[in-house]
Amino acid sequence: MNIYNRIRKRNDIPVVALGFFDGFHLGHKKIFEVLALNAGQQKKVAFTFKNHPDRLLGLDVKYILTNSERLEFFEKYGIEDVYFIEFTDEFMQMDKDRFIREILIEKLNAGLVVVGYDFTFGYKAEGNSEYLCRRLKDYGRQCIVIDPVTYNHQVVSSTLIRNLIMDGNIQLANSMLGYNFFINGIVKKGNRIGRKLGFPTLNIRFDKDKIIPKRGVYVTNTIIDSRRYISITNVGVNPTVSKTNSIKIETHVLDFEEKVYGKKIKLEFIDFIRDEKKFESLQDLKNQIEKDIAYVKDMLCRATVYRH
Ligand SMILES: Cc1cc2nc3c(=O)[nH]c(=O)nc-3n(C[C@H](O)[C@H](O)[C@H](O)COP(=O)(O)O)c2cc1C
Ligand SMILES: Nc1ncnc2c1ncn2[C@@H]1O[C@H](COP(=O)(O)OP(=O)(O)OP(=O)(O)O)[C@@H](O)[C@H]1O
Repeated sequence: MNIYNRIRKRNDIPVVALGFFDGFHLGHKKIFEVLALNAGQQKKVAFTFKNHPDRLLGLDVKYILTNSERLEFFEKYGIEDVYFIEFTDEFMQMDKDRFIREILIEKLNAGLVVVGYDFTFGYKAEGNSEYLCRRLKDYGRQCIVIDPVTYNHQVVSSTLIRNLIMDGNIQLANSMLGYNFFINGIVKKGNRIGRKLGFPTLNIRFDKDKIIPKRGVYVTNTIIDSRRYISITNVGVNPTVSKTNSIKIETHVLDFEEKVYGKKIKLEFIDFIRDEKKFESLQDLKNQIEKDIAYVKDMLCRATVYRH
């Protein structure tokens, strides 16, 4: 897959998907399926931004996917060329008709454009999908608008999924994503208290742009060296043993003893178990973690029984 930071004039007639695509959720997936179905021999292209337009408005948005993860998804969905463009003030002020004429027609030479029902573009988001299609047809180009994709009667969106993750509603977020929400990170050294408690943990250094589930304990999968392990993860400030308020993510991998400092691991969130609490003593914390682990094992046993 080619990644372009600048938009040069193309000589071919590609099919183009437009959007930011944070999360590559079920709605986004539909767009890429339709794009592939209608591509024929033409190149499959995505036009997206490196930075979310909301950031330029001063909002500190955290993302379901980091930029490199988002690029991996484009590749996975068969995109051959990605325009990964800086959203600047100049871009923000581009009039909707100029966007269509200069970017989509003159530069990208799009034969077909696929967007979702709520796609907006151009200065003050004055252009919508209906307008885009009408104008593209005037230029003799094709355009497809995807109807809203829903899950349990709710329209799937990146904003909704971010809110679900921040509320700890991991199961619903995962259903709308179509995969398990994950956090990639590097294992760093912790304070070694976990080991003393009898529950060694891998402390994860993660990307500051990544959205983090609310403080609490979660059932997770940990992928280390391409192998998947069951684990139990705490997202929080460890109030029982620490006074800082910086959020840490640490995971206790069941039946795992190896030293993996410095390794890249992936944590997949499966379900929320409970809120993080300040305990009176380390013994109380230890007792609670024992219960948390028993809960996870019990859940796994039941899952195994159902599978047979
Ligand atoms: C499954 C699990 C649940 C946890 N729950 C809490 C909690 O409710 N409150 C808390 O203060 N710390 C909690 N912790 C964090 C522990 O305080 C932390 O793992 C311990 O202090 C070790 O930290 P260290 O690896 O930096 O040494 C939990 C950790 C795990 C693995
Ligand atoms: N549920 C959906 N069904 C169909 N198309 C969708 C759906 N959600 C998003 N799209 C389309 O996917 C493209 C990328 O949209 P975008 O990245 O803004 O995602 P989003 O989920 O709409 O995000 P946000 O919550 O920030 O509005 C757009 O063309 C948009 O219309």
